[in-house]
Amino acid sequence: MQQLKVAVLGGGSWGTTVASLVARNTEVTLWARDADTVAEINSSHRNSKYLPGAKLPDRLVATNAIAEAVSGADVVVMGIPSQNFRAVLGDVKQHIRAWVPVISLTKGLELNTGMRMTEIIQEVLPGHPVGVLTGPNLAREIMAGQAAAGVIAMEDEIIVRELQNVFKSGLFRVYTNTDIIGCELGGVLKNIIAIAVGMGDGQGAGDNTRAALITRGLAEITRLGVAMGGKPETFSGLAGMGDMIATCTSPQSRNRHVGIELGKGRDMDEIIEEMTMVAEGAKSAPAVMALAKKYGVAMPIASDVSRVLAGDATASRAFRGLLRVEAGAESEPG
Ligand SMILES: NC(=O)C1=CN([C@@H]2O[C@H](COP(=O)(O)OP(=O)(O)OC[C@H]3O[C@@H](n4cnc5c(N)ncnc54)[C@H](OP(=O)(O)O)[C@@H]3O)[C@@H](O)[C@H]2O)C=CC1
Ligand SMILES: O=C(CO)COP(=O)(O)O
Repeated sequence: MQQLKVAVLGGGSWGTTVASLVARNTEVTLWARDADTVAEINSSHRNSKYLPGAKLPDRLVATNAIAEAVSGADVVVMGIPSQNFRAVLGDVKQHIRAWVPVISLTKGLELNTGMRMTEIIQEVLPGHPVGVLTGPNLAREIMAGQAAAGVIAMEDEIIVRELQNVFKSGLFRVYTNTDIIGCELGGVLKNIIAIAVGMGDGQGAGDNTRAALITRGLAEITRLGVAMGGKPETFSGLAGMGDMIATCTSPQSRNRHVGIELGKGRDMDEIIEEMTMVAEGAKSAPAVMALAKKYGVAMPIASDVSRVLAGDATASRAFRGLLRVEAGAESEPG
């Protein structure tokens, strides 16, 4: 592979993990805003705040200076949470070279605009090829060396194949896809269903309940995703069904964790206060409901999760409400 220089922005669990994967293939610089994180990565090859116990590759270099990471980069990878994404992209704009592809790792929507991260990239950096890397990819498992598969989605079939080589490794299988909208929305929307599943698990629901929520949840996120321009088959793939399974069943998922704590009757502010990491579904839920309304798509599970997150319903009431709704044909919402 041609030696590309890659900049990964965001020193959290996923930015650090993806930078570690890229370091196996080519030169990579990780930009983190936190000076202690940068110092620890460069001196001890660890990021103990976000990936405790994990050893990072020796050749992974971190910096506090965004210019140092971005100005010579052939590819920029954004691992910044959705509500801070645009601001960081504004700084990227000062330093990025023309036509450099920008890949989003982020699984959220901008709250006040409802925009996907690749739409924000196109707005802030017009002309740069955009893409997403997504799929069932829990950071800690990948750092522990367990096998996983993801998808890189870009419109251009030649660039996407080149970038597939940047991320893939023996234990991280990367497939290509040209459906950016479907792949990106799969990652965003499954987070809300994972909160719903967590709410059930926190109340002691059984495996049948979890399976029903995952299946009906997949149906509703597919309806919205297709209405917004995604391909139905994308939602049966790694970015849809695959990520739903990982996030809705793993004890590592932050979104499912939020749901479990809500299911136990705890207060949302208290739950978020205790967490050091982001739970994108909790942030993006109002934007998702606004899109469901705009596209006229019924999303009963997401709607109930949204009401609980907003403090307008308790998890136990929402759960009972879901079960009370009259069931129609399996192909219909509800
Ligand atoms: N973790 C995972 O397994 C996966 C996560 N994702 C997605 O990746 C995205 C990032 O998540 P993840 O890494 O897990 O999040 P974490 O909560 O682990 O880390 C968030 C990181 O973002 C940094 N950050 C926040 N705001 C800014 C800002 N304004 N400028 C610079 N840095 C900022 C934080 O820096 P600081 O420490 O200084 O606060 C921190 O390094 C999310 O959208 C998530 O859904 C996707 C696949 C897997
Ligand atoms: O997206 C993820 C796994 O694919 C991570 O999920 P959480 O953000 O819920 O931890």
